[in-house]
Amino acid sequence: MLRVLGTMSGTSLDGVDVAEIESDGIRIGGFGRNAYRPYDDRERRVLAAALGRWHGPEVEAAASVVDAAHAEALAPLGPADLVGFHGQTLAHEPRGRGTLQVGDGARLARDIGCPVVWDFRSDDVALGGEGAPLAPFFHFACAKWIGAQAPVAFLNLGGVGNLTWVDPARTAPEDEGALLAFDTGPANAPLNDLVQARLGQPMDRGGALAARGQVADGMLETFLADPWFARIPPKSLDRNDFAEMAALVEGLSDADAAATLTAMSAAAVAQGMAFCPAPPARVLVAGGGRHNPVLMRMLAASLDCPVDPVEAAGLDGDMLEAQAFGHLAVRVLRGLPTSAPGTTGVRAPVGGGRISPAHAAAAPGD
Ligand SMILES: Nc1ncnc2c1ncn2[C@@H]1O[C@H](COP(=O)(O)OP(=O)(O)OP(=O)(O)O)[C@@H](O)[C@H]1O
Ligand SMILES: CC(=O)N[C@H]1[C@@H]2OC[C@@H](O2)[C@@H](O)[C@@H]1O[C@H](C)C(=O)O
Repeated sequence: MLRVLGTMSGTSLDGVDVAEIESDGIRIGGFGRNAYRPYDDRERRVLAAALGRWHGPEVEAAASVVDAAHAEALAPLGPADLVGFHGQTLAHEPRGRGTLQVGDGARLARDIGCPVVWDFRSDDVALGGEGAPLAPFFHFACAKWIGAQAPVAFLNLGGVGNLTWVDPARTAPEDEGALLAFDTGPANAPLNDLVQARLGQPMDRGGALAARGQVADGMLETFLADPWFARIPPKSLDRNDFAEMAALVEGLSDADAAATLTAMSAAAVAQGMAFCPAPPARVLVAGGGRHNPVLMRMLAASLDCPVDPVEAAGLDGDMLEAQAFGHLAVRVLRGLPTSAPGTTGVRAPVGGGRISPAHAAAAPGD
């Protein structure tokens, strides 16, 4: 077992999560301390200005912010045997220009004095995969860790939503039929954008605004008519792929618009559940969206099984993604795959990720 620090800087651009995990890449040995290092307003603006870009000064500025914030976030928990550094996704077009997570793992390894695994998604995309989601191989280990006896679904509600269906009866995550994973659709991003634009607030905290509104007639049908929902998984989204949702609710009151966008996120999940090979015994929810009781109520009403925060199974829903990249880092180090046809649509199980040693290798002649 290695003692690993996994990091995640998610699409919401709120900050860097760091989670300590013991893992041999197959089994979880235990969880440890966590840290969170929020981005300040200036940093968030720098990151937001680089979203959707592939190169140029904005991307370089964002990369510097990401590197510095991660070095700061990791310092209190280090040193560790290994760091799994996801970085910040700026652009994601798996069937087009590729996928870009900024942050320089080689530099981070030198700064913090630990080996770093990074750039987890590029190889999967190069082999025809979606490059996301990657947490499913960790969800498989989680299903074993919590002792699940029947299929279980992990739902992450971040800026985007993603669902992993796990059959815990299988031996390994790369086995055929062990996993099915895909992004369900937009989760919190459109709602965040709405309350930011209209009220200057970063989120609909506690679902307070949506709770006062009504879901507008006919809007869910219009939303679900998007070809995305009929597309067979695996499939993945960029944060802004559903930016046109803002226009759909433009004429509504603040509360009705919030209620409608929240209902759309829940409807996207319900729609996605139909792709699961068998109904899961329960849905365990991670990510910030589980703190929104309106969204959780809407989900519970539209799904046919219990919907609980992952805490109900003894996991930490704020840290699951960071833990995932710690676990995946060990898999990369051991040459084990991190994605498979059922998780990203890649042609065959694939590893990926770059490994940077703590100290730069001596140049020839040194
Ligand atoms: N108390 C709360 N009430 C309502 N919504 C909340 C609350 N706390 C968090 N959220 C929502 O969750 C979002 C953050 O979720 P999370 O940290 O899981 O996203 P992320 O990891 O950045 O995204 P992704 O998983 O897509 O990369 C916030 O932007 C907000 O929309
Ligand atoms: C390209 C990218 O960064 N995708 C993220 C994003 O955030 C949620 C969803 O969209 C998921 O596909 C993925 O992250 C999680 C951690 C994953 O790879 O499993």
